[in-house]
Amino acid sequence: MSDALLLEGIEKTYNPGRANALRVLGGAALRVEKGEVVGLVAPSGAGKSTLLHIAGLLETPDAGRIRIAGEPADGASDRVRTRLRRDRIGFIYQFHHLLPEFSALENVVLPQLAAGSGSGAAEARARDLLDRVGLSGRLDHRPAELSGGEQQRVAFCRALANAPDLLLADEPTGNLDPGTSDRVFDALLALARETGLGALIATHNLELSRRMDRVVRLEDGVLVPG
Ligand SMILES: Nc1ncnc2c1ncn2[C@@H]1O[C@H](COP(=O)(O)OP(=O)(O)OP(=O)(O)O)[C@@H](O)[C@H]1O
Repeated sequence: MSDALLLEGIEKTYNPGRANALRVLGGAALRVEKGEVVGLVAPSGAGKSTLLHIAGLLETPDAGRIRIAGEPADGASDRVRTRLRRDRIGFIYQFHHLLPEFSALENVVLPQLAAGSGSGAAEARARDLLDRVGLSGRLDHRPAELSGGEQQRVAFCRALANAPDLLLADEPTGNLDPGTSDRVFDALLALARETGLGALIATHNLELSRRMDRVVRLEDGVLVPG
């Protein structure tokens, strides 16, 4: 069975060869199995966003191997990387970038239509996901009519809309109270168990990281057990 994510020997230096060269990753390695939820802990500036962007094929490392759901992504063409991002990876960023003109339901339906799903199936899946995070009563609200935490939950559902193999998230429960945060995390764990979704979740929340299957720490450019 292939892993959701495999990173080997990932290196990244910003401004190489210049006086202000900064080596952020120096051989980082990580395996996220299917159905596994892994926490990523790092002090500010350690390179957490850089690592998430590299794993999400948004940034290219200087060296190293990347596999997404078993498929090699390092050195792959732009077309292949775009397909992997669209079909295999779900992202949750700190800023949600929901589509402001569309309702919560539409924000979760639209990525599925773009990926070729029929509208009936797409709406059913969106309703199920939004229900899992307690938003059944907000389906018709636009982002501006939702609280910050509600927007974050819509972004969570949108990231999972196309049933990705890998979820990459940066503080996905940052704006949520402990009860709601638990509920969103329960939904994530249930989806991981049900569908084999693998997740890499950056967080400073100790309570949350205790509930992960495993935690890794980014330290001096490499990943060590947390
Ligand atoms: N494009 C860039 N050019 C030069 N340096 C950069 C660039 N992007 C990030 N850096 C530097 O690389 C280091 C790692 O940045 P990164 O954004 O990955 O950190 P982070 O761990 O996500 O931090 P935070 O938790 O504060 O968001 C930082 O010191 C940052 O200043």
